[in-house]
Amino acid sequence: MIRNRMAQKLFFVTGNENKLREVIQILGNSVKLERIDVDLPEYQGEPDNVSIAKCKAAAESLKQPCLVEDTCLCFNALGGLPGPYIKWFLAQIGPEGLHRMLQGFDDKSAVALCTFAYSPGDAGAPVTLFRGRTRGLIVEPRGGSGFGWDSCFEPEDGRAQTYAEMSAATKNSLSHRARALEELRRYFVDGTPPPPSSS
Ligand SMILES: O=P(O)(O)OP(=O)(O)OP(=O)(O)OC[C@H]1O[C@@H](n2cnc3c(O)ncnc32)[C@H](O)[C@@H]1O
Ligand SMILES: [Mg+2]
Repeated sequence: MIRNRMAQKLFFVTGNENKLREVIQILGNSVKLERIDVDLPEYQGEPDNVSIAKCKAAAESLKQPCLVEDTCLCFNALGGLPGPYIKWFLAQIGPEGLHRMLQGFDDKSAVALCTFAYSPGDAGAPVTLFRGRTRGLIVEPRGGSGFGWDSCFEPEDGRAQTYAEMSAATKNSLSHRARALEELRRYFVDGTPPPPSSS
């Protein structure tokens, strides 16, 4: 078992302040990250491959141990789409439009998927993935907190509240991001490797 991987400095590469805030809230002092805003491409494909490509691009640019995160919102009625393309759907049609996309479908269920990807810094080295999933429903937007598509996602174990109706502490107790970060914390603090694919 490898311990104390955190002796090294780890860069978290993201342009998203809201993600960063939640990561800091969730990890506290258990894993020390330094944020760096490098404009990385938005890749296409399966979520794992998107995260691996994003992480290799970050490692190529920084040549230092680094972490990236990619978030997908996968509608079951649409075979997992918008998935990794949620950023563009959200930008064009907003949470209200995301809800309307499912108007013609009985199945309103969705999965919020967060994937952190870690590289030791050499672009040729294997990338380690930490995944977290939260199942829920796409609903008419409700609530004023949070960011992104929080107002139209009601997690199934969230007491019928959308992410945007919850306190930050409640969202962070059950979110896709918190679950992925639990895998990450186990790896960096306890030395436990992540499962090949946690569902
Ligand atoms: O620089 P990076 O880390 O890539 O930041 P980004 O904002 O481009 O993020 P993604 O590529 O992962 O795209 C995910 C989209 O989903 C949004 N999002 C991410 N996490 C979310 C969360 O917990 N709740 C609601 N929306 C979220 C985010 O604002 C983006 O529009
Ligand atoms: Mg992005």
